Amino acid sequence: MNRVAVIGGGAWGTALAQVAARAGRETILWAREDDVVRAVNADRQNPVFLPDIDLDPNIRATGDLAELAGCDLWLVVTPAQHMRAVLEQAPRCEAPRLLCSKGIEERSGKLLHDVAAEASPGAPIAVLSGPTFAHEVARGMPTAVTLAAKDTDLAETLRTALAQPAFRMYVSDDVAGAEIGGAVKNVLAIAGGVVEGRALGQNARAALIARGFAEMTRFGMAFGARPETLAGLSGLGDLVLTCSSVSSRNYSLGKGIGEGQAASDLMADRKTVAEGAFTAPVLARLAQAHGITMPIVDAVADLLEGASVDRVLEGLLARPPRPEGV
Ligand SMILES: NC(=O)c1ccc[n+]([C@@H]2O[C@H](COP(=O)([O-])OP(=O)(O)OC[C@H]3O[C@@H](n4cnc5c(N)ncnc54)[C@H](O)[C@@H]3O)[C@@H](O)[C@H]2O)c1
Ligand SMILES: O=P(O)(O)OC[C@H](O)CO
Repeated sequence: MNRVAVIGGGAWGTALAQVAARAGRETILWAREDDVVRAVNADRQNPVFLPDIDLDPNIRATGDLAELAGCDLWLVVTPAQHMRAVLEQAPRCEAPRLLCSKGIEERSGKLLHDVAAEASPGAPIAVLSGPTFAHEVARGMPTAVTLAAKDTDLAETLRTALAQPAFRMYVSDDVAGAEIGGAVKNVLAIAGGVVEGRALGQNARAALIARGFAEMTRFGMAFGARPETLAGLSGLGDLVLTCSSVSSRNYSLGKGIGEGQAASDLMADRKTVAEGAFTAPVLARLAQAHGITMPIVDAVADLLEGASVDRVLEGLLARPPRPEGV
């Protein structure tokens, strides 16, 4: 695991390149934007996606996917909706793919480990997820994540290659659980932002986190996740983080909606990705198809389509009472 490729020069790909470089790995960061490649190599900075952070000299950027062919490990950090296309353009090789993106592919309804398996035949797949604001990880602030692979030896090998005291990695074999937590929390974080933007109060925020977690658990259990994974770093941990801070792009999108701005205006011309906006419609569709009740997710999907905040809120508050258990 000496040569590590990071695919995606956004905030999270750049922060993970820092992690790999600090772990002593020769690190190649593939970025789509020429100005990112230039700035990383010339100035040791990524002013476009992760400003004001000095990057490790062991990171070299490239815009050429062919250069990743000789790497021992690929960290895949593209937005979820572009993962398939980027992996299909990348050279064929059997280096393990550690998927670090969060989402569900909109057109297929597939989790990302299924997308990656189809796009990179023969390559072992693992997933990294958890409460991780990129700017904190890049600065070396203490962070803990879930690293999941069906092959537990692979998970241990990847942990050994990347872990460090301030980047703790807890291994698991629950790949679907780690992915579902990260994908669903992005949608719920939008709802968290709406609570803030509409000044609905701290009680409402706590209710949203608890009832949102019930939705995550219902969906996760139906799709093969284990409850302890959902209650861990990649599920509840990340839900709490992103429902509490404007550092979350999903939360800030929701905050804008709660303040009365149109979702379509907020989404237009965005350079950074708010994955929950792409996951919400497909998650709502999957839940409906499987008879899983997810009223908060449905509400977020409606808001993104332009429904009024007051009407959506009224609908949620008028739901008939039910027993608390999930
Ligand atoms: N930023 C974080 O703190 C953080 C933490 C954990 C996980 N993630 C996840 O990592 C993934 C990447 O997010 P990010 O924060 O690094 O991105 P970002 O918002 O910082 O940057 C946007 C990224 O999208 C890429 N992009 C835009 N159009 C594209 C296209 N057509 N094809 C391929 N790539 C395209 C850009 O090159 C850039 O890398 C997301 O799934 C996100 O949920 C982010
Ligand atoms: O900024 P967000 O909302 O994409 O959240 C970033 C990470 O997923 C937090 O774990």
